[in-house]
Amino acid sequence: MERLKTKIRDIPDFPKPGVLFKDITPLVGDPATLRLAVHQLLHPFLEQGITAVGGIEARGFIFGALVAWELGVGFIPLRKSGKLPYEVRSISYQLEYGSASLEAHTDSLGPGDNVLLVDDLLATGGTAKASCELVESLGATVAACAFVIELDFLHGRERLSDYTVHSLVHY
Ligand SMILES: O=P(O)(O)OC[C@H]1O[C@H](OP(=O)(O)OP(=O)(O)O)[C@H](O)[C@@H]1O
Ligand SMILES: Nc1ncnc2[nH]cnc12
Repeated sequence: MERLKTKIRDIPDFPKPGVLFKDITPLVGDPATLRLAVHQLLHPFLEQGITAVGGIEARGFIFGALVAWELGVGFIPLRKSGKLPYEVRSISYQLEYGSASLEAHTDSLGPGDNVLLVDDLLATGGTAKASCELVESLGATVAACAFVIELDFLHGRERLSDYTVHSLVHY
């Protein structure tokens, strides 16, 4: 996975002083590296009966939609509050740098759905944990959470101890 790391750029003090931001735009801008990342994200789940991919706004949409396409299943957007037009289920959570809420359409998932959650990065795990709870609140099952990047020093994996976590590169 060293090839992926060569396309992830460090931006110090973004969006706030003290945060070392992992910028994935070089990775998604390079076709071979993007393809590698998408295939590595979905590989463990090819035979897992995934029925839908949940992508977390905004960077999770990039990878999630491509993973859904490759798995041949639908893509379910988990969006920041106020963005989805139909009836929503909401959940609030803490970020490494602030707080936010996520929403999903109430008719987007249900019992019988086995969901692969996809995001670019696992930091504190607040976003992913909230996403798991949001999916479960709609009656669906979380098959696993898949990330391109995991920031090991923030211990997000511990907050996701009830779930399978798959990450491609670690810092
Ligand atoms: O593990 P956590 O501490 O919860 O942080 C991880 C989340 O933070 C980033 O998104 P951000 O909220 O910055 O939104 P964006 O993708 O719209 O930039 C990242 O894409 C994850 O979704
Ligand atoms: N350090 C970081 N880089 C990029 N996205 C993030 N989301 C939360 N922490 C982040």
